[in-house]
Amino acid sequence: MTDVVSARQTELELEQGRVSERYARLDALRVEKEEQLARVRRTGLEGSLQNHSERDAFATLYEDRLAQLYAVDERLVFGRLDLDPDEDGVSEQRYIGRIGLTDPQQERLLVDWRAAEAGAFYQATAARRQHVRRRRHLMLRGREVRDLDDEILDPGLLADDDHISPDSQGALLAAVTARRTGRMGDIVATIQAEQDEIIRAGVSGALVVQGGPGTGKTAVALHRAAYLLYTHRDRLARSGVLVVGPSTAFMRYIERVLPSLGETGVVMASLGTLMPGFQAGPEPRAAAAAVKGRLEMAEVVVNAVAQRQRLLVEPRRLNIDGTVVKLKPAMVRRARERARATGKPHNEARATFVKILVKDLAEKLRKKLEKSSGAPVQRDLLLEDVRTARDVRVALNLCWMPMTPEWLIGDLLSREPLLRAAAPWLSDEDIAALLRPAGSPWTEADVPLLDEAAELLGAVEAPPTGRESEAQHRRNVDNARASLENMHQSLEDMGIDGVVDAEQLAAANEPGGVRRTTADQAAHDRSWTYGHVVVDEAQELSPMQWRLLARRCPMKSFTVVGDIAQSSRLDAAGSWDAALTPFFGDRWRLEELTVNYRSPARVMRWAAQVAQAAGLAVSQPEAVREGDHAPELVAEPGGTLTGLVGDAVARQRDLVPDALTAVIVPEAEVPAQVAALRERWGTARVDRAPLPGVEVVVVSPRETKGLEFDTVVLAAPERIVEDAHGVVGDLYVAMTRCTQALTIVSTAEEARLPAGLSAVPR
Ligand SMILES: Nc1ncnc2c1ncn2[C@@H]1O[C@H](COP(=O)(O)OP(=O)(O)OP(=O)(O)O)[C@@H](O)[C@H]1O
Repeated sequence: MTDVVSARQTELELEQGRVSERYARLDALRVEKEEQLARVRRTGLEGSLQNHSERDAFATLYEDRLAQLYAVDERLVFGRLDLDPDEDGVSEQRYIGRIGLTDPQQERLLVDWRAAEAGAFYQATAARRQHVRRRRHLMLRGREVRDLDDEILDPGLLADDDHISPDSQGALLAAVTARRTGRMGDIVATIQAEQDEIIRAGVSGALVVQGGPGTGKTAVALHRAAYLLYTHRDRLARSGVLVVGPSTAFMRYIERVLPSLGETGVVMASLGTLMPGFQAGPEPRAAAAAVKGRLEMAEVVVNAVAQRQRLLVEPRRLNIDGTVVKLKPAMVRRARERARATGKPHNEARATFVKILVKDLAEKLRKKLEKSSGAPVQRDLLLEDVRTARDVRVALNLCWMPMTPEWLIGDLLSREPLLRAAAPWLSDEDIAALLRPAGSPWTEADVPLLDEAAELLGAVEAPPTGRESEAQHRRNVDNARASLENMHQSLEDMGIDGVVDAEQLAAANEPGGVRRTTADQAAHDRSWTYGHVVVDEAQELSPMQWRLLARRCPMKSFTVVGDIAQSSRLDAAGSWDAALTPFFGDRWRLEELTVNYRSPARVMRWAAQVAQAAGLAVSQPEAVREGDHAPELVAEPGGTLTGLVGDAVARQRDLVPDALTAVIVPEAEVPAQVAALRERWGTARVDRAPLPGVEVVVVSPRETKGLEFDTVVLAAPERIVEDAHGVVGDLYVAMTRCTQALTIVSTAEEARLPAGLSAVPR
């Protein structure tokens, strides 16, 4: 064995010992928490805690902690910093990992990657060492240390350790070339300095991160969410963090990243699920999406609600228990004015409207009855009769109908006269784009309209007023605090170190308190206001979607990541300024990511060439590697697309064994391609999503947004552009999804191919 090899082996063995020690501590903590959880459960059953909710609140705490301890198992430890000696000549070796760990004597074993003491692991450079002499990456498989990768920042160390190179990028290259699984992984071990700066940036205002494809925007946004939850735990644990992405497929792709970073309490929503209880799909009609996305739609919804607060044209005769009373237009007008003056949402203001008219009608009825009977009648005794009389209910509903958002918007979008009355300024073309048959499924573009309507309508059954429920909540918190104080001693005696606060306990006791965590409560409450919102693929958002999100976080604490050039919207904003200023004013700042970690440089040159030929202004990030496989174009006019795709997949699978391959085809082509590929490769290996065992995934260009694969076969690029009404964004996105190899196939004549595609860079 050479000296270099044996020195390395010794280092590996040393690290294995230290890593095992940290895993042992993790295991011990798990056992400890399991025992505490079991004790809490037993205690609750025996009845010594106040009630089941209290027990549940503690149990939730331990379950969350346990879930965290189990989630961080994979690559628990990934880094080591060797620091300059202190005054006593002692050089600290600081281990960096997914969570912080101390031994039973409170000696630090592992520093949480988000802690300030871990910052240098990501930020130190030879020029700005920050007291770091060596940065070591530990590469683990399971609990075994497989490799290590050193970067020496202090040249003095090089003389001692000649088995390492000063600027090793091994860990990063291993990460970016690793086979993809169809699920995004975390990058915690290899976050780069420009990414780290964004992750650790302050929480206030909106931070916008622009970056070309593969620059790590999604990764950075998710790590930032984890960082903010760690750093501002007090505030954000209570108010919650919302992560928004473009589609359900995308949310599935990223859903494991935060749990792997030890964060389970984040609400994840796609544009179609932003309103609790709705699962809306994509809007199939681009023109409809464009009109529904305009800010003026808020005004349309306001008008649609106002339309349902109707006046009478002429008096209406109402039969109340055999006596006819007249409801006059002036009475309705007065009641409407007073109800509107309450400033409450439609359904809640309706109570005022009804109360006034019932009283007025009862007064009229009283006079009539007195006149006919000659005896005095008490008005208050008539109120119930008036309220429940069928004629009265019909008349009042006609004037001021209680409505749900679904009913209002469904009706508005399917009845032309209503729509024209609510939006008299819209062109015939816009009206045609909006109209659709009654009962059509909801789309993502409808969600902001529904949300706007929910805001204006309020609950159909008026809930207690804000002040009442607030006061009740305060009383609950006080009670909870008192019971916690009583409990404190007995918990300590039991060796339970939990910190359930009074708010948590009160929430568990309140109606709907079955929702145990902040995230759980927030996910089910449309009017929840979050402490921070992360928006991914933000270039896809319409002004109405921005308006909805701004409502979800009035503090306007946002992380917004995206790439303006990747938008598929017909009405894309064109700049962050245009997209964001209406909602954030000047309270947003722009950062840029400049390095592409996903695709080979030669693939990126091709994609940029196509985008630029279509006049799209694209960021051109520098790719970390040139790539091993030249991209290829197979154009065979008159050939069959399924044949060309099948052959291309076969070639790629020879080239890159064990690859996860995407076949990206125009939407209409998907079923035929799935069928043909299944015939060739077997049903289990080909599917629409990267399910376990699937090696070839067939997707439309829109569905690939944000995702990535080892190799990509992209079919019929000319039709992809046509389908997007000439916008080249979807094709650009599709061309930038591979980590290894890209093949484009087409059966079109060369003249029909998108500009810039034929000259394939070598
Ligand atoms: N510092 C890093 N270390 C290792 N891998 C990284 C790093 N940064 C990004 N990556 C990887 O690069 C790939 C692209 O990252 P990500 O999906 O976050 O990029 P993106 O900018 O959101 O891309 P797009 O806009 O094209 O969807 C992912 O596989 C991610 O894990």
